[in-house]
Amino acid sequence: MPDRIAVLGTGLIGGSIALGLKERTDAVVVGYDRSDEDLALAATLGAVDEATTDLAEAVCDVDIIIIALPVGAIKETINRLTSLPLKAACIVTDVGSTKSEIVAHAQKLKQQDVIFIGGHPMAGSHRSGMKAAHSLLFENAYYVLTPDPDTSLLAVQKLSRLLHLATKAELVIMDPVHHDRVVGAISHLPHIIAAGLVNMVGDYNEQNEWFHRLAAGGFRSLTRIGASHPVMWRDILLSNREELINLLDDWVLQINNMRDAIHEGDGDRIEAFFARSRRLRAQLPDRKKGLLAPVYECWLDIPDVPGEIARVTAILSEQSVNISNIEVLNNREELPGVLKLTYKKEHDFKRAVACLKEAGYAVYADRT
Ligand SMILES: NC(=O)C1=CN([C@@H]2O[C@H](COP(=O)(O)OP(=O)(O)OC[C@H]3O[C@@H](n4cnc5c(N)ncnc54)[C@H](O)[C@@H]3O)[C@@H](O)[C@H]2O)C=CC1
Ligand SMILES: O=C(O)C(=O)Cc1ccc(O)cc1
Repeated sequence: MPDRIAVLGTGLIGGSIALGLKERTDAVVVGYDRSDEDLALAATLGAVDEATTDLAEAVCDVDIIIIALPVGAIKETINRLTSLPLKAACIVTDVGSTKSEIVAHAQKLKQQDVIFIGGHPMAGSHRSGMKAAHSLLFENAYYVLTPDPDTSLLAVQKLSRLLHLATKAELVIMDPVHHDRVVGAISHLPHIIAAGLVNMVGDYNEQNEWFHRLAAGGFRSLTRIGASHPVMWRDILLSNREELINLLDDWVLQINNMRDAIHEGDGDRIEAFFARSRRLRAQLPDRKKGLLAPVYECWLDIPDVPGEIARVTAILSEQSVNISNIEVLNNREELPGVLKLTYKKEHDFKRAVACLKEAGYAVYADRT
């Protein structure tokens, strides 16, 4: 008998999990959301078999409940679930970006015969809603589960297997406090920094619009996540309050250290700061293949004359280089160059860079 699964919140994350469940498992998926628009799109895209804006109807007689709402709404929904009749041994999980507060809050579900296992898929986007959902959003990403020490191993196994099938993510088990410290540093703090920088430059730009006009690759790539959903991030920051206060204190020390070095004209300290950062960044583990797979990219300046793109592709095909994508950039705001070439394989990328340089092109190369 296939599992009946309620996905509460058919936005980016709930929608992506629901799409994966329908593509890769035989589960019957019931979608719940307050937005009729997201529900309708989820049904049209085949992410859900049934759709409702009624929570009681959504969770009636289901084997698994996946709560994919903003963190504040996850807590409210847990409260509401305590007064609804749920199927015995139903597994309830969430996808919230913080874990300690949610896991503590979910203890109240233990009064019923249900099993709560906190969860957090470690991939996503600054975009929101079902329109941005994708069944491979989490492929090869980590997906953290934070079961209590007394949670049934069978339930953890059942949920892990299902989520692995649905998302193609790698499931890992972690203590919620440890999760919040790590994720606070590598996700929550960077979102604050990105948004703060965008707001600061926005203030300057109000006086002088050259600030936005000149904003190029570095500013744009560093601040992409500054475009994330305000309600979602309000909830995350308030939920991971203690860790974030410590992390922000450490961040202020880092920034003050650089401020002092610049003030004192201490070139050695500045150089050491960037040398360490360059070394550490190179040591970040490779992201594996997936929707967010690493790709090899290069950009080249090409004159705006007919036949130039054909010339580039001819050079590459002579060298048997496989290009996975070719894109003409309309402006230079992303990176310096007008033709962007993408390769899946490192050897194609290396050969392309070498032969295009040999052919006299200015080639800018990096790996994403
Ligand atoms: N966006 C991301 O990259 C990631 C987000 N998360 C977590 O996933 C959760 C969901 O985030 P997204 O899917 O990105 O958000 P989203 O905004 O794309 O989707 C949330 C959905 O919940 C619905 N909703 C909001 N409040 C509701 C309420 N009170 N009752 C009923 N429906 C309600 C909205 O209509 C929307 O369809 C959040 O807790 C977030 O922290 C986890 C990993 C990555
Ligand atoms: O867009 C990005 O790069 C993200 O960082 C997405 C993201 C947002 C919140 C999470 O809890 C996990 C991942």
